[in-house]
Amino acid sequence: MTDTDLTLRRATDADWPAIIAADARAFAFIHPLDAEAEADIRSKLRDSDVVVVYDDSGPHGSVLAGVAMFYRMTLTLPGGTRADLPGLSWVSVAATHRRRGILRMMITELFDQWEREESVFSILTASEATIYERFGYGPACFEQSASIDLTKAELRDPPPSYSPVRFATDEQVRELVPDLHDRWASMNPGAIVRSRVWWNMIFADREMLRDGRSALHYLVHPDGYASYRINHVDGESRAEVSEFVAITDTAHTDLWRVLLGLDLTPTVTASIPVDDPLPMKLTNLRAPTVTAIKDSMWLRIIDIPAALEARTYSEDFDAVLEVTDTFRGNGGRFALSVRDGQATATPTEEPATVRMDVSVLGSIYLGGYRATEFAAADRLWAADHTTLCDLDQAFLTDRKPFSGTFF
Ligand SMILES: CC(=O)SCCNC(=O)CCNC(=O)[C@H](O)C(C)(C)COP(=O)(O)OP(=O)(O)OC[C@H]1O[C@@H](n2cnc3c(N)ncnc32)[C@H](O)[C@@H]1OP(=O)(O)O
Repeated sequence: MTDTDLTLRRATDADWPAIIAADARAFAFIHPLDAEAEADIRSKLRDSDVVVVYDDSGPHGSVLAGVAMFYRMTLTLPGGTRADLPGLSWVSVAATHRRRGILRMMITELFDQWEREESVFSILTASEATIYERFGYGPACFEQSASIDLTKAELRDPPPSYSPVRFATDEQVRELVPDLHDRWASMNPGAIVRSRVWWNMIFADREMLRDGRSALHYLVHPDGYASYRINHVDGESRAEVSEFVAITDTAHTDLWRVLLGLDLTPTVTASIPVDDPLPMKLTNLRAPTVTAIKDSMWLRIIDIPAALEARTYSEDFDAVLEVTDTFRGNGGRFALSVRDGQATATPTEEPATVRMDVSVLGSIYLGGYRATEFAAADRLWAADHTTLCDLDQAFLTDRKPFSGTFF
């Protein structure tokens, strides 16, 4: 196979059976996605946002060697601005064609498009942590998997005489949950805002995606909701929280009070923000065990000055940021000046006072990592300690970013 045997183009309707079969193999599914799951994915994107690569060199005719696609998504930035951006997804290269540059070829094609469309950012959820840094993505949002032993979990606050939490009917869920999520997404950096087509897919709660577990149960509160499934593991029932969305501290406590009271399910599992206050609300901080901390979303800054100006900051700050971008050459030196939370960023020839790779900028941008952590790892340089501390303070966010949507 040579490069000339490879044809890269946009997908058409006729490509989808091959795409579904290829992704099932690449992502090690036992069964390929069924017709409903395929329709759900296709309802969220256009075929012109799907790249396919065919190899015409083999003895059996043209075969699909690679596929990559992106959703047009919206993300909340620190300060509340919502940014429209491409979310890269369903990337796969056939096991017969790996490590020959097909992923690089597809990503280059998509970045050409995103730059033409003046995208400032791109995001993804990564199958492996070693693939995407070379393309300028940095891990930006994290979540912790918690397993809570209900025999030990007791809230410090005594039960109130009244709680507004209720199990919701399907109709109530469709009416209430999207607005609650939208209110929550406005307040949380890193939150992915959901359009109607995403909700349609979530509410469909397809049998295939349940993986042998129950349908979703929804608890609603005027300021939040939680959804969970029941699973049977080793003869024991377990409640697996699918989503937990609380707009106020009271809603957080009220919803957890119900989940912690699911008497016949001794364990509740949930993916929660790394700074979630739940352990501090319990009498026994060992009731939740953190079983994993995972990178949940990666951020790629494509247009550095536009990105720097799009978020708000915690402190006034001046620096010359030198950012390297080996994949796209969009780096350079930028005079960053922050006053009253707002930044201006302009190209400059002045000497750098801070240097980092674009992937590191992606990691500190939403507040998921601190600048001081990358400096300690020798991956961010600052001219002196004061500059580093000022940078660190300026990029701090009130809460850790949480994306809340896997794609
Ligand atoms: C956003 C998402 O969709 S995440 C899902 C990604 N897909 C999967 O994990 C499915 C299974 N895996 C695959 O399909 C393939 O192995 C892919 C897509 C990860 C890689 O495709 P390939 O065509 O083999 O990658 P390609 O040859 O273009 O490699 C590009 C670079 O990435 C590196 N790379 C590729 N795969 C990996 C990996 N799994 N781990 C570390 N580095 C990798 C290559 O070494 C190469 O590095 P270089 O250009 O800096 O020298």
